[in-house]
Amino acid sequence: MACSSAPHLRSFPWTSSTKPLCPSFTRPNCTVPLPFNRTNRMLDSLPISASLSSTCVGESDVGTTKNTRSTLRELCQGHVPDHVLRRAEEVGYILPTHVQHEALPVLFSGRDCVIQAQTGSGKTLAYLLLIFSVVNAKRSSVQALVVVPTRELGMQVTKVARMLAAKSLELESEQQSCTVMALLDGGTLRRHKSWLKVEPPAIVIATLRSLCQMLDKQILNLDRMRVLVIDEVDFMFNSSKEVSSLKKLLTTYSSINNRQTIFASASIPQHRRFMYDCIQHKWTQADVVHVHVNPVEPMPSCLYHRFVICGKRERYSTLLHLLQSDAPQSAIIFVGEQSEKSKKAGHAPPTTLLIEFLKTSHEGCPELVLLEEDMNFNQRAASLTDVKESGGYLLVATDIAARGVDLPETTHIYNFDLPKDATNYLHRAGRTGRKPFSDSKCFVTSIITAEERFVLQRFENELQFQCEELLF
Ligand SMILES: Nc1ncnc2c1ncn2[C@@H]1O[C@H](COP(=O)(O)OP(=O)(O)OP(=O)(O)O)[C@@H](O)[C@H]1O
Repeated sequence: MACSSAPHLRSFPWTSSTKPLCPSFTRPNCTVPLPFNRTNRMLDSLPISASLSSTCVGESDVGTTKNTRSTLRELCQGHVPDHVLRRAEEVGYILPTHVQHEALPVLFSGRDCVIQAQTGSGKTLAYLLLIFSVVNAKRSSVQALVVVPTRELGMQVTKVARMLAAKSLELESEQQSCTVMALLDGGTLRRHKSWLKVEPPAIVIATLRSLCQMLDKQILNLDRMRVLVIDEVDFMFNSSKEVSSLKKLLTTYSSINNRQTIFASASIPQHRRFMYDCIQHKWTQADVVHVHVNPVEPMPSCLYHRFVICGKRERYSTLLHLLQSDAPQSAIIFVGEQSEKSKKAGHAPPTTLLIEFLKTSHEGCPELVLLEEDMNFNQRAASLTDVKESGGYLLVATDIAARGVDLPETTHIYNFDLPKDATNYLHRAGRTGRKPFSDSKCFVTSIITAEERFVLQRFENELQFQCEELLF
């Protein structure tokens, strides 16, 4: 079969190789080649059983299990140690969210799993409960590894893991709690090296760069690893800096035969193709399960999407007007990254300009906080602490805050600049509506020029939501 479809295949985030996946790319346990001249979308629309030996749960169950759900304890009983379940209850995790209800039985069955569910739906707790069901606190070896794209997300996952591992108020004397290490960019890895050598922690939460440093120097050993989680998997495969290390981690540093592999994200573009690649490249076992919750509604239903059209020069005053009329207690304003050209010309970053503007023009403004890539790790950590400790905030951020960051008090998102694609829109919007059992409305408002209307329309089509125009 001719490889004329190679340009299509190159665009898959999952296969960074420019080498086309040629006719030898056949179904597992099957010699019939896949139709290579199909478009990516057509491959996505294949019935999953036709292209994979994996299975998919969740899609047909949408909305049917919400009211008849067992408690988190009932779901986890016999798998997760009692002291962990007590801790979960102490911090308020009583009922499972929809994705936890769908994913936990699959996870406990030991099968590899791709978890795809809306932002803020509780994927983190789902995979952490699996981890606690598997690790043995008495064993001194790394038994579970969670890989995350950013330090901020790593700190958040570590916090939840440590909260579950902490001594339960009721069972204090009996339990042995397991150790959780955060191996994140920007940390002082010297201390971690001696920790890893003397007494390896049971659970490691790592960014890829720091992890690979330890693996390359053979300070960290994954021979006893039983669970590997890759969070925000589509982002990780899409990052040209990370993808080769990620593939090495999945196939060279560890093997699917010794571990259970979990991938999680709210967005997995061309998910059927991804599942296919998982099997072909041996990132997962062939019977990997796709838990896909709410596929027809990729964003939480409590989000209310709006847009305002204005000229480029009126964007500041439009934002000010919106802030004054909405009066949000806690909001995130997303600003595009500064172009290299603008940096070279010595211009101030757009985030700084906006903060300066709001400081001088917005009376009664909640605490103004900045979060962007160019800040050092300590400044970034300080910003997030400020936000969490304040009674209300306006966080001005670049897309560094768009993935995984959990600030449940956020009720309003403003796209001062439009995100670059629909996936980014979904993750920015998903920084609000993060209280799983609340129906309160949250608002996502994009400030656009008339020419940008069609871009937003494209996002609406792709993500199946409706955006209402605000007229001032
Ligand atoms: N069972 C539960 N009961 C109550 N709250 C929960 C439960 N599970 C998770 N949460 C809360 O829901 C919020 C979102 O959870 P989490 O960060 O895991 O979402 P996520 O699905 O990973 O989102 P994203 O895709 O944006 O990273 C958190 O504040 C978490 O504490």
